[in-house]
Amino acid sequence: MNYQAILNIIEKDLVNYDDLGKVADYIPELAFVPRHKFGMNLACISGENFGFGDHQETFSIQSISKVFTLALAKKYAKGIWKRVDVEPSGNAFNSLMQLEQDKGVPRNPFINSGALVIADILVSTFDNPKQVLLDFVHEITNDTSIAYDEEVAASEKKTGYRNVALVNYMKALGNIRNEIDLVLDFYFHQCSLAMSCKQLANAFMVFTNDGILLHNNKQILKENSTKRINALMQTCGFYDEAGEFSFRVGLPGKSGVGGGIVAIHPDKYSVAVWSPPLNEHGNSEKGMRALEELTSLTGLSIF
Ligand SMILES: NC(=O)CC[C@H](N)C(=O)O
Repeated sequence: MNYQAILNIIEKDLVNYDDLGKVADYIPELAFVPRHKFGMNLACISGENFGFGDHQETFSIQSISKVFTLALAKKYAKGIWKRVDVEPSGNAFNSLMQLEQDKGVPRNPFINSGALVIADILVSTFDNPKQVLLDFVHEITNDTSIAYDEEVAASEKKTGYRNVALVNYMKALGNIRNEIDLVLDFYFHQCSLAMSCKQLANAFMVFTNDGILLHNNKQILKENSTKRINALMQTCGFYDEAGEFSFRVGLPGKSGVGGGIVAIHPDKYSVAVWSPPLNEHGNSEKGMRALEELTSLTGLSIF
């Protein structure tokens, strides 16, 4: 398979396509990102790597970080599934209404309420969860240059009213154990992680490769754990658009409001794409198109 040739076609087809999406601005710092940014990187299980455009430029990974924190919680904590469910939400990522219906137990770990519970679990488990998360990301990428973007974290802290509401509501119902400020500080930092498409594609290789790191052959996550996380990415990775993504692209994946999307084909490749304008569901409009084209041109989706 000539992946680079296929990526070149995708770039040519889409680079000048100005979609109708809107760059997220509810986190003020994200509004400064130019809408024309576009990059894509594909990492193969063989160790080869292909890319185009702005694929080596870092951006705010936002909700993509929820996959890393879930992986850490599964590795180090017990009792997660008593506090968060594993069902698709069919609702917006920051829905308050559903949480009330569900009595404070979030539908899944990839919506904000679910990720806040996972953040609470990690705050309970570690003295310095921010450092543990950073060390984990450094280990899976073999790249210690990856860092939090303190300006993005501070920006979201100023305006993250919905997350403040979600965490307070769950605290009232007993599903948050720590001080609210500690949980939010960790959550806003995980979302602020700055990574490039290339770094993300390499990071997600651990989910492609059954929990084994390509660069040193270490089994860092259990195979059973990556199987479950991949299933959740398939059913819950795109909020109320998980069905559409599955239908059009046919891969497990996760999006973020920074305009990034990562998807994996188990045992074959992981791929990351970045284009800031978002559709009405908070997913990158051009990113979804690019991934749809990738699985159509390669014939490699999981279906
Ligand atoms: N979907 C996202 O990427 C949302 C993450 C963002 N930090 C928020 O909580 O609103």
